[in-house]
Amino acid sequence: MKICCIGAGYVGGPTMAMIAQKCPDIEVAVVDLNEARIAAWNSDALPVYEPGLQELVEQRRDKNLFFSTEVKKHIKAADVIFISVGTPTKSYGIGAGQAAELGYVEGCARMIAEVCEGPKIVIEKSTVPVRTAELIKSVFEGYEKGHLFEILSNPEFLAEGTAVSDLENPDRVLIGGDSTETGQKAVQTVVDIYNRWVPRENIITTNVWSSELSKLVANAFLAQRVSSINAISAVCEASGADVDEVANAIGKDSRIGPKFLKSSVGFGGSCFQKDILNLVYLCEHFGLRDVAEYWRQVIKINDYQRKRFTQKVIHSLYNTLQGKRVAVLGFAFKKDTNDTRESAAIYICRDLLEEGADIVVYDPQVPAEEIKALTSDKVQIASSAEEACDGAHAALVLTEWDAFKELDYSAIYQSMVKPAHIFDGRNILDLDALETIGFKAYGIGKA
Ligand SMILES: NC(=O)c1ccc[n+]([C@@H]2O[C@H](COP(=O)([O-])OP(=O)(O)OC[C@H]3O[C@@H](n4cnc5c(N)ncnc54)[C@H](O)[C@@H]3O)[C@@H](O)[C@H]2O)c1
Ligand SMILES: O=c1ccn([C@@H]2O[C@H](COP(=O)(O)OP(=O)(O)O[C@H]3O[C@H](CO)[C@@H](O)[C@H](O)[C@H]3O)[C@@H](O)[C@H]2O)c(=O)[nH]1
Repeated sequence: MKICCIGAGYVGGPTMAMIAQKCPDIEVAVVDLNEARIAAWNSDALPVYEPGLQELVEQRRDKNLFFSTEVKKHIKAADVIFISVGTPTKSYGIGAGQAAELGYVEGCARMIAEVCEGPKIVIEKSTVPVRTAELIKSVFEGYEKGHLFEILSNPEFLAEGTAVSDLENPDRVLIGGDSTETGQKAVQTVVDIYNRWVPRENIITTNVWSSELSKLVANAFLAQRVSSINAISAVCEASGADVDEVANAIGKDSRIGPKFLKSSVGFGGSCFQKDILNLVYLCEHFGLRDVAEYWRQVIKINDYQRKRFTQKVIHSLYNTLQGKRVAVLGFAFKKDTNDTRESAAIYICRDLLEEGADIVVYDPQVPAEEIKALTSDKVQIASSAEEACDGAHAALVLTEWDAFKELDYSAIYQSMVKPAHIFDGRNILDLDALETIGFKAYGIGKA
């Protein structure tokens, strides 16, 4: 069997590397139009940073895992084609700011229809609005090749920073297909691939629409939990309760559960906001305005949480940041990734720059040019947390990198302007210990 995955991004690369690892008899080609990205996948400096990914790729690369820009050649040769291209929020025209941009998915469908001559299984790996399979089918029918293709939905649930372990040990794999005989045969083919390492009871099969919708709903529920605990963090600050104590107390209830209750500067990443906006747009399209409004609130609270954090920094620094050095520790949207898409740090830095702050950023994985491109050329980049904090009025922890827990905060305090302020936007530091050193220390949801 030959697999081709179109899109060598955060999903396509790691997902296909895992399939290649678990199925050494299957030839897996990951193709992309972006030459630099493919060159990076073929080098020692992969375009995606994930713990364990370099080793995984090196084990299978050029054996049964290939990264290539020869998109058409590999599509033509494959039995199974995954579409794993971006589906960002549309920025123009009808649905701007909400609907998913499906141009890349349509582009893939057209390319598949153009080059394929025999039957193929085409799989939506990208996160798409419900009923996108219909769009793909319609493109195929336009080429009079509709009969050649079975279209399945197999959304990806990996989280960045833990992609390799999520792929190795997924909570579930979801495969949606038509109830026709050929549809069910295609579903079985894909079940058999995952079943090499995922127990059959963890592989769920549904119809295509349920599978497409479940992906959006999973992200909406996860983001909703973060917004819920972040909303409560404001109540904690006003009332003297501690958000980590509240999260622990409610999380012990097995009906609520302990995960995804970490209060923060707000969720980031390429998926949560985009997928909720997509759900909101779908609801409005179906005339379900109240439902749309319900989910929109999850994003509103996230915006509120970021603004609340920035305002706390400004107020604590005597309402002026003009000429004050502010150290930003962490720029990625979460730890253990180099991804900055929709990172809360982008918005916080931009707001602090508006206030006239001199910002110095340190992140262990994000390239300097990227930080500057997302904020301003005026932003300085430090090569260590200590260097960023040297001479600063305030330090802001915006990503929960483990290394930030181990810093020598006494030495850092000595190097900062007094009174030295520290704002822990991830609740990873011991605020009492920092206060003992002499810092004015603030957390999220802490009185
Ligand atoms: N990032 C995640 O953690 C994650 C997790 C689950 C699902 N998803 C979903 O998976 C999809 C991909 O996300 P990503 O983060 O990997 O995106 P990405 O932007 O990192 O990668 C997409 C790649 O597709 C390539 N591409 C676009 N059109 C192409 C074409 N016609 N031919 C060949 N290559 C083409 C682009 O050059 C790009 O390299 C999205 O729908 C996203 O919502 C992402
Ligand atoms: O208790 C929590 C958990 C997460 N976050 C933040 O929420 C964002 C998203 O985190 P996470 O979900 O761990 O990472 P993603 O890579 O965005 O993964 C989400 O989005 C992917 C893309 O759709 C899905 O595949 C995953 O299942 C889903 O978890 C990050 O900014 C986190 O810092 C919190 O603030 N508090």
